[in-house]
Amino acid sequence: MIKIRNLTKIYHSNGIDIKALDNINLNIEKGDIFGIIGPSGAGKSTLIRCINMLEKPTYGSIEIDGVEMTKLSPTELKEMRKKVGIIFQHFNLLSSRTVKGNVAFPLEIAGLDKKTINSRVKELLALVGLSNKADSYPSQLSGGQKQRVGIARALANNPKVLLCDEATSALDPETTLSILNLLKEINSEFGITIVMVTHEMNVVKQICKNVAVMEKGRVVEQGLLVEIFTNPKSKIAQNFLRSLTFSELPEELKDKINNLHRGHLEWKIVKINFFGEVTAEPILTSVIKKFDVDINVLYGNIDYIQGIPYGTLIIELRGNNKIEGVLRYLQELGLKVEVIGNV
Ligand SMILES: Nc1ncnc2c1ncn2[C@@H]1O[C@H](COP(=O)(O)OP(=O)(O)OP(=O)(O)O)[C@@H](O)[C@H]1O
Repeated sequence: MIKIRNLTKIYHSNGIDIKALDNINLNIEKGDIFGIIGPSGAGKSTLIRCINMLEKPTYGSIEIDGVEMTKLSPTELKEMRKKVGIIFQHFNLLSSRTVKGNVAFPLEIAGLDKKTINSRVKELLALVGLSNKADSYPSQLSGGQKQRVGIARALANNPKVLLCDEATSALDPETTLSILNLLKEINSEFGITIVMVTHEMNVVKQICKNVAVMEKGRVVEQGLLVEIFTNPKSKIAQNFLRSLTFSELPEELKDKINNLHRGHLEWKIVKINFFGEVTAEPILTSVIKKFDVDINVLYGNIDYIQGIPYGTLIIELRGNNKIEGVLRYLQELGLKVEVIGNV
């Protein structure tokens, strides 16, 4: 659906060249919800804005549905942009127009007649749940409602692709969830390919199937979200995941463990990450029985990525000469095991 090849964008600012995108290559499949993540300044917004040519690439190609975007004439680009809707973090609504006026805007530009516009606007407002706000002005709406108007406006010309640039970053968690649910609905009902830039791991976790991780203008890792979540290879993906999975023992817990009397036993603090239908409890029971070791659970949590459970468990493991065997056994069961302390 979207093929990006050798995409490079250099900004010239005050006599300095800034390479915002450095040789990006990506394939985004039709019907995907594709996330672009990375720290501030990584080039995410530049990339998404190059996809619909809001930013002109310095080199490289962007093909959408077989059409090479970089070679289009202004008239062809205007036509092609109807196929690529975009929503923004700060909504970018026209404050002097009502909700229905905002949604009608791209249809007016497309030259549709009044009757067609009215019925399409009605349909779109019903889709985003704002039929009762048609005559309100943006200033009278909440953030979530404003983004719903943004979505309705972006969908007006029946696009095949919807680009979302930090679309939920200005919203509270509950409103974010409702917007993500709306985007999922749009994706599954109309088969629209969604590309979303975000720095919020929680957003990615809830909605994206595939992701690209960016750093300093480059894509450092890409693939299925579940694979990147379970086995992040790049430092940046690992750092991102720290915001979701527990990785360091809190100082309070370290102190507590330090103060425990532990005789002459060998002991370690072990972090276990599991993914899928593996439950921690029977595993721990079987470790205790099989190896005759003591286990003290220090921390545990389970969360879900698109309905698949994943979790982190931090245990204190005690047992003379048996710990290496336990770690091997856990790894053989497919768990990701990491010794994080000998406090
Ligand atoms: N119009 C511009 N002129 C000059 N430099 C720019 C311009 N837009 C972006 N940049 C630079 O390009 C780099 C990438 O910026 P970009 O906004 O794409 O990053 P980002 O990953 O979206 O960051 P954030 O998450 O903070 O929005 C940064 O170094 C930024 O300063």
